[in-house]
Amino acid sequence: MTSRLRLTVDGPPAAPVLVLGSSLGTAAAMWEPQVPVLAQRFRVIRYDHLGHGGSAVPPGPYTLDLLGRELLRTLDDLDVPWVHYAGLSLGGMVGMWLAAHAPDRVRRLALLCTSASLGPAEQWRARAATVRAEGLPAIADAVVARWFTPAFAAARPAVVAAHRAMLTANPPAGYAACCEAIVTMDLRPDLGRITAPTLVIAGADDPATPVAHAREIVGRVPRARLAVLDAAAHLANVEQPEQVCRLLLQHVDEERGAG
Ligand SMILES: O=C(O)CC1=CCC(=O)O1
Repeated sequence: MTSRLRLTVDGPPAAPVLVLGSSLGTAAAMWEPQVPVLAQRFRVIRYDHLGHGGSAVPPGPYTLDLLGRELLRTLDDLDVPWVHYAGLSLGGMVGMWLAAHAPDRVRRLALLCTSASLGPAEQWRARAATVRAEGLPAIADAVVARWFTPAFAAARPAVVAAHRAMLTANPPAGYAACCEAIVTMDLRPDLGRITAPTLVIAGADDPATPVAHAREIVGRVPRARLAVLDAAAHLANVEQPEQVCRLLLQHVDEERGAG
């Protein structure tokens, strides 16, 4: 079966695979600050979630199980036996699902600005309903305000505008269906089954998935450690690109050191 996910692939074909999962409302381009560096060492495979970017938009609501199985099927199609995985927010949720349900497929896991359970459910249902009725511009200002700190937004308005455009370019039905996946998501009981060494990165100023959510993941995943980035809101990889690259490379290099 051909994958329903749009893939963006960079780096040497024979290098170890690093999969990057993006946040709700973004697409592969979210990872542009990291790809030039990471693709020197890895076969970097970025995917757009179902309902996002250039991926298929099957009818919603979606579940984390659906999003995770879609990625797993894609890795099967590509004949990739194992990967390193880094995901931010919704991308991190899929990463937790994958590492818990297919532990032999994930060697090193990095979870950025994410949560294992993200309420209140009513808020996500309301967001999905608004987007279905009025489109993504209706929620864009509020969402983008959580993506960047005020200082970054003031200093880099073009970056903020580009990410806002990425958000509003998504199909409303697909975005809403992914909001509904968050409504029903509770990965907390699964976290104890993750065997991959896990780096959890939080933005100190992230109002969407606060540091406490990262601490909860670290408390439940057996081999996890936490890094908190100062001056970073939700899209911490955009706001602190070098630090995120350094942390990801260090995390994977620990495996090489362990032999
Ligand atoms: O869109 C938000 O408010 C923040 C968010 C939650 C999951 C995700 O990927 O982004």
